[in-house]
Amino acid sequence: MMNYSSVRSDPPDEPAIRAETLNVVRGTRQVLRDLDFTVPRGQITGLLGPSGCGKTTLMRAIVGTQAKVTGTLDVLGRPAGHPTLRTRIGYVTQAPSVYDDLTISQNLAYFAAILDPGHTAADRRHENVTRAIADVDLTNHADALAGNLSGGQRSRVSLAVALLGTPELLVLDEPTVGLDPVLRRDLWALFHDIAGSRGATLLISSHVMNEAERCHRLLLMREGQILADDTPDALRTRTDSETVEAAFLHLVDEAVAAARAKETTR
Ligand SMILES: Nc1ncnc2c1ncn2[C@@H]1O[C@H](COP(=O)(O)OP(=O)(O)OP(=O)(O)O)[C@@H](O)[C@H]1O
Repeated sequence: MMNYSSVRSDPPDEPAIRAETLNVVRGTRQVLRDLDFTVPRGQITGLLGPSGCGKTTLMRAIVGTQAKVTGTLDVLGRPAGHPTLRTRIGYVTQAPSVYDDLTISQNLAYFAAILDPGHTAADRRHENVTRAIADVDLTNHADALAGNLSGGQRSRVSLAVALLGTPELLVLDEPTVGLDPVLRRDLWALFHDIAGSRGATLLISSHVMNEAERCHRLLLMREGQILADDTPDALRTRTDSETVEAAFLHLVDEAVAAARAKETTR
């Protein structure tokens, strides 16, 4: 049973996300184990770790779509999954969620109508759709069928859908996977613009360690646990490493050695 802290107001100095003793079971497996961390507002936090370590599961818990979550998980001052969070969070899953038989504009218009229904909102919807398409640099393709787009373009349409409601928190699951270096660079520039100019909080997962260098803060995960919660600079300094990847490997070795030492003293 989720231990919801009581619904409260949402002071700006509160972290965007606060987890205490967070546990998640999927099937019969404990996938996340006793996580304690916070995600600050207005910054980009990278969620990094090897495939299968639990990044998607944690994101699903944060956006409120994951079952069997216990402990405390507050998001924008509300318990994760609270109905008032629906329009305040944008979530982009690994599989682009677009309709192939609709154009980019039609896809966006469809999702805008769900978010902001009614005839009186038509002008506002049109404005939001135009802005979101421009944000992801697809204005010149607005009338192209989604089924005819490249993988990178489809990912950007998904991102545009998440940007429709100008969310305070964007949760992006491996948004740059499979993209070429130029597109990846452009998307990271967009993420920094969203955080910098709108004050939005971004939680972005990746298993590509060099993307860590582009984040303000990092949550490094391994086997369902948080190995480190720090800035890239502090992580490199603390582990005397040149890159975040080297820092991560250092922390993994430390964790393995600590686990072995615990075993031998039993
Ligand atoms: N429906 C499920 N039932 C049982 N176990 C699951 C289920 N979905 C995922 N898992 C397990 O939970 C663990 C974490 O999966 P998750 O998808 O969160 O990892 P991830 O870090 O996002 O991986 P990737 O980078 O490959 O997407 C994995 O070991 C996976 O096998």
